[in-house]
Amino acid sequence: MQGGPARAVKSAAIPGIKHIVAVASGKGGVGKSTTAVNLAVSLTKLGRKVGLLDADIYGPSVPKMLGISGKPSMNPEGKITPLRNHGVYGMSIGLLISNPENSAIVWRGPMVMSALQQLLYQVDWGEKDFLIVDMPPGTGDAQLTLTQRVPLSGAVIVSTPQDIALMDARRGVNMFQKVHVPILGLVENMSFFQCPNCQHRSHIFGTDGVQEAAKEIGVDVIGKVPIEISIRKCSDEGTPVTASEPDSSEASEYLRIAKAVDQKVSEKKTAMPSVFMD
Ligand SMILES: Nc1ncnc2c1ncn2[C@@H]1O[C@H](COP(=O)(O)OP(=O)(O)OP(=O)(O)O)[C@@H](O)[C@H]1O
Repeated sequence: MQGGPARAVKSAAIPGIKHIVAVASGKGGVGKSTTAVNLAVSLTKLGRKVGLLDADIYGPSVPKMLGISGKPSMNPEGKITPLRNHGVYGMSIGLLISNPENSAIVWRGPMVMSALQQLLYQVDWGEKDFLIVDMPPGTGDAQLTLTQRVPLSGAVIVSTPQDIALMDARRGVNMFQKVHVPILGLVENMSFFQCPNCQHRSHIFGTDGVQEAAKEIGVDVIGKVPIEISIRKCSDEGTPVTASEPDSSEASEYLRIAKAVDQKVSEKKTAMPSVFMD
């Protein structure tokens, strides 16, 4: 137990969902949503049933990246039906509000939490092996509350190799450790650029920074994703690279990440906690 007096925060399980996995980053723009979407699609390739919740209230990008749009319908019980594409059932705050870029940014903590509670418990997720949660970037109050309120099986931290990003990534790791959520691993995004002509690898943001930090913090690096035009282009078009170019080296790296996540959540030590202490 860390950080002062103990306070038990109950987090209710979501019926039908075996594992909830957060994809988080210490700061914005490092490729968290890209990782979340491609991880979700890759898990379906392993035969898992997967939902994807866009909890990035400040910049919901899952609808665009997963290629889902339109107002979701309600089932007879009054629950929201997620939208399916590329084998993944997705839901986002971006699908429920008319102008997400302009409205969500001014929301206060309690409003954010109530919107997220709705996305978690008022959506008809059905039977799923995984619910991947694309977290809001950073380690502020909204993020901390989310880690306490959602019964997470574990978290994946996304970082670029830049020092500054690493410092932020450490903060992200600390936040989950504080509430006893296991870190399933670190994904080094934009790890290197491979020249399409000569295949030379340039480590634009430096080398081995993430590896060293991961060792220091005691978490595994479960994937190194290159900076690659196809990753950005496919995301922009709503056809994640794992769905549109499944035989590419990028897709196989995401599959490696998915396998690590799948394996780690089934290990006993990462069993879903029902009570967190802070
Ligand atoms: N490995 C990569 N190669 C090329 N482009 C990438 C890669 N990863 C992410 N991008 C691009 O970088 C931009 C930011 O990525 P993304 O939206 O996933 O980041 P984020 O951390 O979720 O950002 P935010 O903080 O806004 O939620 C997007 O245009 C995305 O397509």
